[in-house]
Amino acid sequence: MDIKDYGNISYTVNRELEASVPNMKGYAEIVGCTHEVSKNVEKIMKEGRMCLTLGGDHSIAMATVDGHIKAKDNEVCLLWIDAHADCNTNKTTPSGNVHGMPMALIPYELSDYWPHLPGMDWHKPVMSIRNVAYIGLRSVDSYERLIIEKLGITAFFMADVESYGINTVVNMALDRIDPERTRSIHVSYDIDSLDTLEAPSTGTSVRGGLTLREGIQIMEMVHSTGRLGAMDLVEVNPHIGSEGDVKKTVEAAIHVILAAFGYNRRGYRTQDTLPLQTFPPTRQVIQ
Ligand SMILES: NC(=[NH2+])NCCC[C@H](N)C(=O)O
Repeated sequence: MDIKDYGNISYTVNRELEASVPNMKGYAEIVGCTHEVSKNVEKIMKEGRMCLTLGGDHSIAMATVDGHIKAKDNEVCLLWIDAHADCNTNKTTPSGNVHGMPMALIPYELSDYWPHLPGMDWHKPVMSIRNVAYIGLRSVDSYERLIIEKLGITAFFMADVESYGINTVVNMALDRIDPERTRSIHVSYDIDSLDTLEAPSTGTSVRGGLTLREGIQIMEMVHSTGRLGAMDLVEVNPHIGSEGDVKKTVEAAIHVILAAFGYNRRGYRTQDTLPLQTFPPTRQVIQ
C-alpha cells in the first residue's frame, strides 16, 4: 500500500475574527485551520489518493467534506459515525463548542440558519442532507432532534443498532444516501461513537455506545464497497484519562482505520500453496 504522511496542518490566525460571531468558541482559530484543511484534502484527493484526516476537534469535518466535494465534483455521500448529531448552530448550541456544529455547516438545507460567517467564504454548502446518514447517536440536543425530524435526516440511533444489528444499519444507510451506489463515500468517524469502555480518552464520552467490533464492522463494510474516498478519525484526546485509557483509545482508533483501508480480520489469501516438507521429519528410534 502506498501511504504518504502529509504532516500537520499549519495555518495563520486572524485574531480580529475572534469576537465576530457569538457563541462559537475559538472561532478565529477554527476559520484559519479549516480553510487549510479543506485545501489540503482537495489537493490530496486530486492526486488520486484516499485521504485520512486525524483530529482533533470534530469541527474539521466541515473542511474535510468541503475538500472532498470539491475534488469529486459534488458526487459525495456522508456517513457520520458519532454519539452526537453535531448539528447545532451558534443560536442553538448549549456549549458554544464548534465541534457540536459541523453537520449544520455542511448541507445547504441548513445554510439559512446561520448568520454571515466572516472568513468562511471559501466554504460552500453544496451537499444535500439527503446524502447524509448518522450511525451511533445517543446524545442529541432538543434542537438537533428537531432538525433531524424536520429535514428527515437518515439517522440510526443506538436503539436502531440494537434492533437491526450493525450490518443491516450500514446497508440501510448506504441505500438511503447513495441509492445508485456511485458516490464517493466520506466517513466522519468520531471516536466517541464507541462506548466509553472502548474509547475513554475523548472529551464528550457517552456510555452505551458501539462496541469496537461494531465500529470495525462499519468500516470493513465501507471498505468493501470500494468507494471510500475520505475519512476523518476525530476527537481522540491523549490528555484525557490514564495512560491505559489513552492506549486503549488509540488502539481502538487504529483498528477502525485499518478496517477502513482493507485490513481483514479473516487474514489474507496467500498467492502460493502451502510449502511442502523438504526434509524428512526426525524419527524416534525405538531400541
Ligand atoms: N464532536 C463532539 N464531541 N460533539 C459533542 C457535542 C455536544 C453537544 N451536543 C454540544 O453541542 O455542545
